[in-house]
Amino acid sequence: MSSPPKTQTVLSIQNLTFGYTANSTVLSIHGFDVQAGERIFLRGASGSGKSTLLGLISGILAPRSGDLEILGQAMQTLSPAERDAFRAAHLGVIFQMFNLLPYLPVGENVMLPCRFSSERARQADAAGGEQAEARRLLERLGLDAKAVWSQRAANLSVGQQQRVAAARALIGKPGLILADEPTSALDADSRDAFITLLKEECTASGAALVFVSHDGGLASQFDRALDLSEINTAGAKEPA
Ligand SMILES: Nc1ncnc2c1ncn2[C@@H]1O[C@H](COP(=O)(O)OP(=O)(O)OP(=O)(O)O)[C@@H](O)[C@H]1O
Repeated sequence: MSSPPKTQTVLSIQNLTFGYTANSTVLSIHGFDVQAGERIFLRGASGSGKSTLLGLISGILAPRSGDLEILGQAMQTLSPAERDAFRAAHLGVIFQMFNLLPYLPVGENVMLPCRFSSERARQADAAGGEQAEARRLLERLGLDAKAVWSQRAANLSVGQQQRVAAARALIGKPGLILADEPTSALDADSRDAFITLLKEECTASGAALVFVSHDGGLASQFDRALDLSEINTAGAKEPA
């Protein structure tokens, strides 16, 4: 589980369908691949299924049919516990909500993936140690690591929490970073700086990045940009 098969394709989706109810389909994706190190911008109208797709990739949701492979590992062949372990080892997620453990100090939040995955812990150790790497990432993402380290996550502003979530996603060099509207609480200048830093850290660690936003103006900052409607042939909305 800790060392995935060697492959350049980080994410591969084939003939995937998903619906929240038996007689509706939110996503129907014939094919979608992400290569190692690629930085992808995925846009789409509100309600088009972007968060649903990230939920499927991260294993929070299960496809109705089709294949979803991460780093060559077919997700549908794993038990729920194996899927959790795989996700902890190989995915970093920056989601809009339910991101940080609010009562845990910032430093503990950032190092959390190393508690759940020996692979992430090993990678962080190799980068100088969990604490040093957590502090470095916090500083890189524009926070005063010393000032925020022991604060409860809930005491930070939403914009600061998004930076902490990014540091947590990046620690231990997971192969794929999923970001769902991670800059929604930032002003335009901070947003562009955050995206630049996130991309630089992904490049440094070799991670692929799938960055989801409804703000198409950000597209030019990425290697590849696509609208969900280009790969999703299902109707955008659930029937009422
Ligand atoms: N838990 C759920 N149960 C039933 N339907 C849901 C659920 N979550 C989302 N949906 C529906 O699935 C469709 C896709 O929603 P989703 O949240 O993936 O869109 P989105 O593109 O991420 O939207 P936004 O940009 O507003 O966050 C919508 O029609 C939504 O109403």
